[in-house]
Amino acid sequence: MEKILKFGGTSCGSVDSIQSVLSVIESNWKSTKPFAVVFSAMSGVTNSLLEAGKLASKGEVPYSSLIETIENRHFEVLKHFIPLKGQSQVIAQIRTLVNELRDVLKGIALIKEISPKTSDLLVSFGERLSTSLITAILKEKGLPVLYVDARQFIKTDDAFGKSEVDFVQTNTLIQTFFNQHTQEICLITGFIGSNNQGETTTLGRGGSDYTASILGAALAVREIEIWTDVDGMMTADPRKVSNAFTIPSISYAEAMELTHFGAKVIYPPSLQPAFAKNIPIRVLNTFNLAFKGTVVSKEQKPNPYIITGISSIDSLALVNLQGSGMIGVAGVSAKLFTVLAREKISVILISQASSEHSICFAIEPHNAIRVKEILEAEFAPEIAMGDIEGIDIQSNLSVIAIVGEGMRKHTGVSGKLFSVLGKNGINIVATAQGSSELNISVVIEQKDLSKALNVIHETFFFSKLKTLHLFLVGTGLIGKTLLDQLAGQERFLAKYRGLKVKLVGIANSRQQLIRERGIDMKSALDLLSQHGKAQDLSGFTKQIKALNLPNSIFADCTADKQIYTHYLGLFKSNISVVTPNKVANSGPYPLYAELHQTALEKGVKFLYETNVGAGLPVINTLQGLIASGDRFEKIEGILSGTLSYIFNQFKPGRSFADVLREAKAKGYTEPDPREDLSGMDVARKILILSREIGLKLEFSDITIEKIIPPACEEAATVEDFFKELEKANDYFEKMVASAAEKGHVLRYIAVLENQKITIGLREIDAFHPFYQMDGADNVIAFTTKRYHDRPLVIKGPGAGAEVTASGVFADIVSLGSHLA
Ligand SMILES: NC(=O)C1=CN([C@@H]2O[C@H](COP(=O)(O)OP(=O)(O)OC[C@H]3O[C@@H](n4cnc5c(N)ncnc54)[C@H](O)[C@@H]3O)[C@@H](O)[C@H]2O)C=CC1
Ligand SMILES: N[C@@H](CC=O)C(=O)O
Ligand code: NA
Repeated sequence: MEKILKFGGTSCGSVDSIQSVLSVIESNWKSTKPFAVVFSAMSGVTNSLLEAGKLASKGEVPYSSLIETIENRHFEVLKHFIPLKGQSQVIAQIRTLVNELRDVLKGIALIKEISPKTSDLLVSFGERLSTSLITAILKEKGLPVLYVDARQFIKTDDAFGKSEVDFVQTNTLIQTFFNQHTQEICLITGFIGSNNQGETTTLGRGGSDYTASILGAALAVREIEIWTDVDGMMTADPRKVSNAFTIPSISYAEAMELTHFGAKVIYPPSLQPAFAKNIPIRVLNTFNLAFKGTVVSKEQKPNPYIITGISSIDSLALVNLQGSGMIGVAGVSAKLFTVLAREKISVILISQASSEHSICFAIEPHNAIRVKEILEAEFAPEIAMGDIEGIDIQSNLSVIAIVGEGMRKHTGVSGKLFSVLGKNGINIVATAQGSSELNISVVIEQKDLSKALNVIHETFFFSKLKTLHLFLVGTGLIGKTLLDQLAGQERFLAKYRGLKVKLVGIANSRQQLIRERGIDMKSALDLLSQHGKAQDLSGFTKQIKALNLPNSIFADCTADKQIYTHYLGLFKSNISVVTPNKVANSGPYPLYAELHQTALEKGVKFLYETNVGAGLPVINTLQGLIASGDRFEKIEGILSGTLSYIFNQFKPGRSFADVLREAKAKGYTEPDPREDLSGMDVARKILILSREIGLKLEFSDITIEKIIPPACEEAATVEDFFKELEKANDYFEKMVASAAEKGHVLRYIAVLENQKITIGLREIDAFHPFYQMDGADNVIAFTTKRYHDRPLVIKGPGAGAEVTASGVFADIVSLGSHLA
């Protein structure tokens, strides 16, 4: 025999799927002879039969409608595939089986009892019906098929419900049977067998796979094909990890590990007979015939990844037994696990530190209360003596296991695993690694499961492309430019930085929109205005936290004065913040300190390079100097792009208000230009720099010399402000003319020296390093211990949409490298 094929319930479940089954069998008939095929019951039929049995045992009649449904499903397939003239014969065959089934149920209803033995007989009709039907269809197509009831050769003991196979008898019977049937394609009922009295038995979980495996082993076939409804075994559960992909080749041991943790595609214990004979098993998809599937075999083919797959158990409880009396005392774990075995409690994972001070193990959550009671009773003496502190149970946990033979050859796998979880703020409650190094398991909180699976998958399988989840607030000048830049650089980021920035949320002062599947950046503003809900920042940030996406970034591109109140909560939820908004960093010092401290503690980033000098590398340079141990003596600079522009452009004869209007139109000013002209914006920037070098200064420590007359300062609206400026043109003209007479220029300069900040308009001569300025240039000079005789000077455009957005962009990219 060349091959055994097995089709599961979904493959036999509908007209469409059966169409595929037929084509697989037909193409094998042309290419691979000889082969045999095992079938499960149509999907859902076994459960319906059990349900009907339960109803019948209570004497309830509705079971007959369940049977009618089962019958009709078979008829529907039959009528589709068998031409009218051949139908009556097959209908009669199906009816005979269904009548037999009805008799069994009638018997159950009469005695109002269903034994495991009757139950096995009852469910056997599922496989018998599906196999009979497909045999009839293929016969009609002219293939030499033979319906084979597996009860004639799969011999078992009497443990109804999950019988043990008698391999000596079974193997001989199989070999004899197939020696006599070399010309036909045998179509075999899965799942069922019989005992020595000829009574029907069933093989338990994974039963039809087991049938295929027993047959394959007995006949020493070249390969077993398990046809199911998914693309083989995948690197992770595709419902949780959308990037999961099929594993082409996997070892038996890996398959065991992966499926233990919930990957339901195959149930490896049922494939044991084939494993023992080194027969490869190919998992294929009836609904995707072109797909090559997964081969499970003794040795895995070379795998380009360090791990083979990730699996998880959604819900478990962790039991912790702890106490000083456990140290060095032999027998505590022996006693513990003996009790658990006696009570038939399955232990999913065990972890004990070498201090022996505590031992913890994971169980299914529904066992938690019982386990606590049992252990408290069992260890009552130790608890009374204080040797054991008590039995502590932690619920709402999940376990994730990374599995792969490749881990043995690699160092740093667990480091990588823990580091990616840490960077995403996922707390590891417990860990376990077997000494086979085939599996590393981590227990985490259930709420983090999906996030953890995705970041782990990304790290081990897609290290080439890391997804950053972006939530952008503010779609004005900077926010919109940032979106344009991100959209334009998408390809570059993917190719050269391994980054994908996925916009998941967007908001402005009117509306907000969150879409987990992503928002197209090019049409984001239209989508926001068409589909956005009314703006509510608390709701927005709450939703971001609830989504709990890996590598989440909150980009605040507003000038809002209150928005920073959300930062702390975001940091606490492990979400990084990137912002050009200066308000948070120039607010009250204790709040500033709390924000920075929290970000540090949570391992998230708070990036704000554009707070000073827009895209100029001011903050990063300063931080680099501080980190390397330099000491700051003086910071001096022109920090306002707007004021720089004004004093570069304004000449007697021009309107000062018009020059400001130009600066606004060029995107240099704050949304409210009074902030620039009042010196407020510069004060914020120099205060931020002072804090960066470690000074605990407040706004009140700054001396600001005003440049605009009080009437302008006091204007209630931006419009009034411009009106007042018009009136004050003389004042500005005089100021500039008086400097010009001396060959001087006016510069608005901020100085931080001796822990004091002063900001004011200065007349400077042509020898001053700040004399030569153009456009919206900023200049910042750092005098430090190292840059003592000649300061380190950073100069260039310090305001404007493009340069600012690109600074925010750079922060996002640097966050990407940090997370990678
Ligand atoms: N223009 C420049 O050269 C530079 C600007 N910045 C800073 O960039 C930030 C943004 O500036 P622009 O884009 O010019 O401002 P803008 O006024 O053009 O846009 C602000 C955006 O924020 C939104 N917004 C305001 N309050 C909000 C709230 N509570 N919730 C949600 N959305 C809200 C508005 O709807 C608007 O979409 C400011 O903090 C500014 O100081 C920083 C460096 C340079
Ligand atoms: N309005 C600001 C913009 C940068 O922070 C300026 O004029 O410098
Ligand atoms: Na900067």
